[in-house]
Amino acid sequence: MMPFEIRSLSVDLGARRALESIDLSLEPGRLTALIGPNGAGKTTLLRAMAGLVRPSAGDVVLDGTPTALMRASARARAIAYLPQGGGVAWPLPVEGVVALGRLPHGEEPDRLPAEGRTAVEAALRSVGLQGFETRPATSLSGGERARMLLARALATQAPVLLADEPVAALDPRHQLIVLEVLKARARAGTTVVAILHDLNLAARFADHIVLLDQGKIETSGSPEEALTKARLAASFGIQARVSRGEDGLLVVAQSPLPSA
Ligand SMILES: Nc1ncnc2c1ncn2[C@@H]1O[C@H](COP(=O)(O)OP(=O)(O)OP(=O)(O)O)[C@@H](O)[C@H]1O
Repeated sequence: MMPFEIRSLSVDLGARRALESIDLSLEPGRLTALIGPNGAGKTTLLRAMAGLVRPSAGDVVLDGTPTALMRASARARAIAYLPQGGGVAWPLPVEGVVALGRLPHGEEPDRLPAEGRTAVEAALRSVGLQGFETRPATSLSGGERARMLLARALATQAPVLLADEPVAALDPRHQLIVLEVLKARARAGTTVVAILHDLNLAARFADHIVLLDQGKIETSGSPEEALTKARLAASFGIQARVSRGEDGLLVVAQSPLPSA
C-alpha cells in the first residue's frame, strides 16, 4: 500500500494560476471524489497527480518518492490515468485497446503473458464489456467507449487510479456499475480519485470528498462535511436542499444563485 501525497502544489497554465498550494493526503483503500464547479482546476489537479502537468511549485509524492523523480515507465505502472472524454481514432479491437493498459509493464498488447491476459479479461468483465472483445473500438457507443477506456486504466492494476469524469457519459445502471468497480478497487487497497459532477453519486460512493474552487481546496472531508448547503451556495452558486434519508445524503439543486 503506497501513501499518495500532494505537497504545496501550485500549477500555472500560461499566465493563469490554476492551482494554489494544494495539500492532500490520499490514503490507500479509499475512493476520493474530486468535485467543484467548472473551471475549478479539477482536471488540472488530476493531470498534475498523473505527472502530465509540470507544477510551478510543490510535489506529488508516492510512497515517499516525488513522482517527478520517477522514471516515466515506473510512474505509468504506479499511476493509472483515465482522461476526460477520451476518444479512439483507430479501429483496434476492444481487447487490443484495453491491453494497452499493460504497456507500462512492458507487455505488448498482441503478446500478453498470462498475467496480462487475466488483467485484461477481468477489466473487461468488471465494466460489463465481455462479448465486446473483437469489436472495432470505433464502433462502440459513447458510453461503451468510456467503459472500454476505464477498462484500459483498470488493466494496469496500478496502486493509484485517477479517473476524470468516469461516469459522465454513462446511463444510470452503468454509472452504478462503474462506481461499484472503483469502490471495489479502493477496497482492494488502491488509491482511487475520481472527478464527479453528480453530487449524489459522490455522496453515496465516496469515502472522502475534496471540493476544489478557484484552484484551492475549500473542503476535504466526509460527504457530510463537504456537501453542506452553505458550501454548495458558496462554491457552486446554487441554492440546494441537503437531507439525510434512507439512501444517505441527498442533494437537490433547487435554483442558481445570482452571481456575486
Ligand atoms: N492551457 C491553458 N492555459 C490557460 N488556462 C487554462 C489552460 N488549460 C486550462 N485552463 C484554465 O484553467 C482552469 C482550470 O481548468 P480545469 O480543466 O482544470 O477545470 P475543471 O475543474 O476540470 O473544469 P470542468 O468541470 O469544466 O471540466 C480553467 O479556468 C481553464 O480555463
